[in-house]
Amino acid sequence: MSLIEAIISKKAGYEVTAGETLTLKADLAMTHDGSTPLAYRALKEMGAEVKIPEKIVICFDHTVPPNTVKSAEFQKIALEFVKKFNIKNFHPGGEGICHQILAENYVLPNMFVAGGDSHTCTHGAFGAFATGFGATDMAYIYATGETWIKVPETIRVNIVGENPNISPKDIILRVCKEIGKRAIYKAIEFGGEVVKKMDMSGRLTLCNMAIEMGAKTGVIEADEITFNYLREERGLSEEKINKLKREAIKVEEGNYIKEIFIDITEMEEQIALPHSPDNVKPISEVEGLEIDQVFIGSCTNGRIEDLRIVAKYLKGKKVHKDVKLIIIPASKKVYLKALKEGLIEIFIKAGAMICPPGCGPCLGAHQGVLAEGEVCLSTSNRNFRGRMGDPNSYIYLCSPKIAAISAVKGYITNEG
Ligand SMILES: CC(C)[C@H](C(=O)O)[C@@H](O)C(=O)O
Ligand code: SF4
Repeated sequence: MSLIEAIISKKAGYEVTAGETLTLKADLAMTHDGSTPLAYRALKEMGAEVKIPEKIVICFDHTVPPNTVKSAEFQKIALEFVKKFNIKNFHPGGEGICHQILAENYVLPNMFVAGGDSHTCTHGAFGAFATGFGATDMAYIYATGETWIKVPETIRVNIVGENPNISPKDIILRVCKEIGKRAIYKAIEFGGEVVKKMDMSGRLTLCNMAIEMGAKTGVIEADEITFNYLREERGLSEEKINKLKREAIKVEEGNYIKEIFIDITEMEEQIALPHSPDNVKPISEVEGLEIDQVFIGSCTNGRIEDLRIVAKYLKGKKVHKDVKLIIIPASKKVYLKALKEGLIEIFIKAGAMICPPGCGPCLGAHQGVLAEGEVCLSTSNRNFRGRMGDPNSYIYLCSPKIAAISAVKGYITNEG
């Protein structure tokens, strides 16, 4: 049995196998400022009411504050939904990216997390089954509390070796290169000695990009690192932690359709070139490429751990005069920590622009869109053609360290 089969079996109350279809009750259901109005409209069309208000989480994050009349209207409609159905777990603009908010406040091991956003797979980092749905499916979940799913087959990815230069983002880019788009409807289970030692922030980065390989989700076994996070960051009581520990799933002999080993010992930092996250090369092959913009943030790499690394490389330095550097903390909590630790001051002194917690320029709506021919180095997860602006602009994906060093130099480099 794979980890995802075991998690779904526990939820279903009987032993499931990859390929079978069943109905599952959602423990959490999330939509944001983009998907809530669409789910609301579908709900109205179905003539249905919300059945599970206490399980719903609504976050405004994609365009905050609203940048067009249309996005303002969308948020007005979403707010109407929140009020009408008395949604208590509402996070208005400025509180952060939906996935960061879910990680900071709601997700627990063994949950089934349904989200109206493709990067809901991020929460597999907690040992949960978390996946994205379209707005109509989300409306059905809001109306009934459940949905159908097909149990995914599993690709196991083992990360081994040791290398202080390599971050979780380099690892996941390397995995994207290896798997390409061949994980459609599969679960990618991450393990091996490197993942065993990795903090929750890194694990969230890994699972976040499972969708870029077409996967239904990413997943990592809940362990002491997970429980420590829940204790220290989330303030869960010892009683609750002990209950979760008793219920924790350990898989000895996995049922995998494919197993991959990646040794990071000799690995270079990785960069995804335009226009696909699996078009990945070692940094030495793109070193020296001039850049116009650097974006540090997103649900992939906007956490405090990421910002601390960025500050290490920006401290006392100045952003290159031809480069626009945009830094966006993934949540209000991250922002406040960064302020307290003096990171924001370092960023501003270096010449960065700080935008309010949210998705920012990640999907090309605002706060740093690209002109024709411009090159952006980004810590986000997608570099599709035209995603951040003009169809003839170019997005390169990298780790927070490479983004910071390159912003100072004005070209892609790991030397700074
Ligand atoms: C706008 C939203 C529905 C979309 C998604 O589902 O992923 C966005 O978050 C993205 O990253 O492209
Ligand atoms: S930060 Fe980017 S990838 Fe993440 S949810 Fe927002 S738009 Fe999507």
